[in-house]
Amino acid sequence: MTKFPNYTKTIFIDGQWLEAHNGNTLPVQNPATLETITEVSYGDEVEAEQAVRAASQAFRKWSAKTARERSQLLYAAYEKMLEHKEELASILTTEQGKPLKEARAEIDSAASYFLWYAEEANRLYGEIIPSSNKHKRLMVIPQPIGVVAAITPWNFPASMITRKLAPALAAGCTVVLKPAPETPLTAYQIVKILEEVGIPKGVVNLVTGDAVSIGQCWMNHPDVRLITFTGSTEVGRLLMKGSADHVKKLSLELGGHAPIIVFDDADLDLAAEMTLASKFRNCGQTCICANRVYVQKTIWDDFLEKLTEKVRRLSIDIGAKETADIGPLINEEAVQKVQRHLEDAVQKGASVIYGGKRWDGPYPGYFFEPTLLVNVTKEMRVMNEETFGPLLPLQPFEEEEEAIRQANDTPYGLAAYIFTDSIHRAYRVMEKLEYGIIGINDVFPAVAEAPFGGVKQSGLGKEGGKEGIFEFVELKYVSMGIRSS
Ligand SMILES: NC(=O)C1=CN([C@@H]2O[C@H](COP(=O)(O)OP(=O)(O)OC[C@H]3O[C@@H](n4cnc5c(N)ncnc54)[C@H](OP(=O)(O)O)[C@@H]3O)[C@@H](O)[C@H]2O)C=CC1
Ligand SMILES: O=C(O)CCCC(=O)O
Repeated sequence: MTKFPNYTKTIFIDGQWLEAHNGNTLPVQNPATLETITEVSYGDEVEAEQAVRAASQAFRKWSAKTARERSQLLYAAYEKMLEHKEELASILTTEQGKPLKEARAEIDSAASYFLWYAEEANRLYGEIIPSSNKHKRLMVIPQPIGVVAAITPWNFPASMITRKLAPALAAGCTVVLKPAPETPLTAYQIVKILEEVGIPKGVVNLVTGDAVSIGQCWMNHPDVRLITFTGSTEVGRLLMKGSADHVKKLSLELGGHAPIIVFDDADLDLAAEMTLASKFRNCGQTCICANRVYVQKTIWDDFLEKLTEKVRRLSIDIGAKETADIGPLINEEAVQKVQRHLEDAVQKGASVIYGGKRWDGPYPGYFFEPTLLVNVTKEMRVMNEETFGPLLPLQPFEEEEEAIRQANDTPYGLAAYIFTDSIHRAYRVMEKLEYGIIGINDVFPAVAEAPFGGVKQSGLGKEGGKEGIFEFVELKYVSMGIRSS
């Protein structure tokens, strides 16, 4: 088990590692063992304000660097992250709980955002518009928006940070970052890497501390021009309302309620394997993970048998064990949420066909058995609210249109998945699903080179892809008069 010294200086402002001004600290817990692994600085609006000041001062010089200069620093961060992959993965698992193999995959994915935006920095092209007036030349120039406030969650403590920082820095923005209190050490390590590769002081600032006072400061600060957030829809709404006075730009990656639809012409082994991966990866704490599965009636029994067999083989364990497939949830509230959704469903007539309780293993942490539910109905909370845990309801359907209607019957619109071997059906259904991301015979759509983001109440904007960098720029339109001769 990785043991850490006390990290009382986890606040990074203007190139200095600091304690909180009032000396406050917050314990960080291992969710598998419940040990306190270290204490981190716990700042508030004082540090939040200092961080914005540093970022504002650094903006002019950073945005004036050439794209190539910024790109080189991002590329160096990519290389350094991979160099330290094992250490980073171990820290991530210790504070977040996910199995080491998943933590390693997350570090690869997190580093890939530095690589992708090191490349995209050099391709942030503007446009020349053919003018309808021969005495004018029209152009559009992308310019960095300014200071960006990034607020990130604990479920992907590395990739949710780099997915925001890399495009922001590539575009020429400076950043103030508040990570989740459950996973500040991964954030600390990423900022350390940026410091080590030579990011100028003030360009990236880290404030670990109280969300409400830091959030208030950043929402009310005129110098913060964009808030980029990943987390619950509830907090996303709060940030939207709070940013209204200054008309800030927002990029929000919020909750989801992803359906998987398995059609009778699907490869059932693949569909069962992918359903398992989608639901139980990160113990069900992924915003794009399956929250409900619709299975065509004719293959219901076969699919259920295959899936149950695979779930039975999952090894629940402390994430640090190489053989672990499923680790703990993040905290007691997360366990309680799973329990509430389960009890509500059972009370309304659902049946548990596998799992159904806290894991009775050798560790005191927040473990819950992977659980399968059938006889579910639309009235149950699990069919409407994001569970963020290892609880999977399955429901049969007869016709394609019925499955599409049920899949779309939600205020969320992040990711949806289809399993079918018919290209006709795949395309037809994909077009009708009201989601920002569609997986066809695939449940791993999140990659640096593609635009990730939801519709409806799942958010605003895109992260990743060539689109992701445009969240961090303003498009300046220039109309230029030209004399004939
Ligand atoms: N889309 C996704 O990837 C995620 C979705 N969720 C969903 O949200 C549920 C609750 O999880 P939770 O961790 O509480 O998610 P939150 O949305 O509360 O937290 C996400 C981040 O926002 C911060 N935050 C919370 N309140 C404010 C505020 N008023 N101003 C500024 N920042 C704020 C948090 O800090 P702090 O914790 O210090 O309050 C954290 O850094 C989950 O069960 C899941 O359904 C959660 C995480 C990620
Ligand atoms: O939960 C998320 O917001 C991102 C998923 C990242 C991944 O699939 O690697």
